Amino acid sequence: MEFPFDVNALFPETISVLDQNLCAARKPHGRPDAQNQTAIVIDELGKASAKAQQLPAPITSAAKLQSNRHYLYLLKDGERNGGRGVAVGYLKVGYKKLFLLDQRGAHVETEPLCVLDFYVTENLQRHGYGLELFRFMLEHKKVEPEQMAYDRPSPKFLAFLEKHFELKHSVPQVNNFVVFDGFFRNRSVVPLRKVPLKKPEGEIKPYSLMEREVVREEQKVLPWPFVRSAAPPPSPPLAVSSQFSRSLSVGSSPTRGPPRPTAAPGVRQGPTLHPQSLDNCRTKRTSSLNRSQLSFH
Ligand SMILES: CC(=O)SCCNC(=O)CCNC(=O)[C@H](O)C(C)(C)COP(=O)(O)OP(=O)(O)OC[C@H]1O[C@@H](n2cnc3c(N)ncnc32)[C@H](O)[C@@H]1OP(=O)(O)O
Repeated sequence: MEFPFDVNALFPETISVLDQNLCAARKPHGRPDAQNQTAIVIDELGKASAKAQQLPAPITSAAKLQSNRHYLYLLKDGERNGGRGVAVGYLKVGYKKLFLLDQRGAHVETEPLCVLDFYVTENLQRHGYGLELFRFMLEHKKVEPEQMAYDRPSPKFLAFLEKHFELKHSVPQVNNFVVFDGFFRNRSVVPLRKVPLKKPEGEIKPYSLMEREVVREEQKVLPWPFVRSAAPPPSPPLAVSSQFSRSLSVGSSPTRGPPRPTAAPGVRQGPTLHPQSLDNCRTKRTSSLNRSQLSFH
């Protein structure tokens, strides 16, 4: 995605880690217009991501990033656009308090690192950029893919996880977060923090409540599961929620599409991480450098 300003000047690194300040914590922008331009990049990519996922409203924007403790990994290609660079995509993660079911169906209160949004511009998908982003995040957060939770992953993202990390056997949940077999098996690796029964931390509201609230304001409609069209409510009134009935407990992210099927209970296979080398991915996408043009609309 091209912009009418120098992306390379804005983001010196190939992958920038953006936080609430819209900049890497240790590298505040010196230029006065840098934050505005950074916001433009995030907002435009966020809109494109929402469109790609057929979401009713963006779940990623500069304003949302500023009001949540999320990390956004932004990938550029500095050689495109006459050397001014283009924004290729982003990966957004954050910690969420989730009630999850382990393999025995027992509730476990956790606060894993979650993938909340992931997007590579349309004409650069399947060229290894997504893997580059994902692997950078894994290294930065010192986490393994099986230790993370995924907020209603799209079919493309599920295919991505299976291809690159052999994550395919999910543990059935009652919300829209997907976790895979190793999530519970490796408790010694991932300390699943037991959350006391007092009120949760203020900065990160559980179960995507914050995003729901913002989307509700933007859309001027009631939040899920009470969203109804202008037409009279279906009969029975809550029939529309039947397909979301698994999400009535916790952790759902109603801003995405309908829930996707999870693995059948009892189907278990311990995934082994075999990420492909980044070099391979870079080789793969290099072949497409001239394939398409990016545009900022
Ligand atoms: C929790 C969430 O964020 S869910 C939302 C995920 N985002 C989206 O669905 C938005 C649209 N899709 C995308 O932006 C990208 O395809 C991403 C971010 C999912 C993956 O990034 P990419 O750069 O395409 O991934 P990368 O090139 O590293 O890996 C390619 C693999 O991803 C999967 N994949 C990517 N695109 C597709 C596709 N159109 N159809 C099926 N699988 C796909 C495949 O496994 C693919 O391997 P293959 O080409 O050998 O079949």
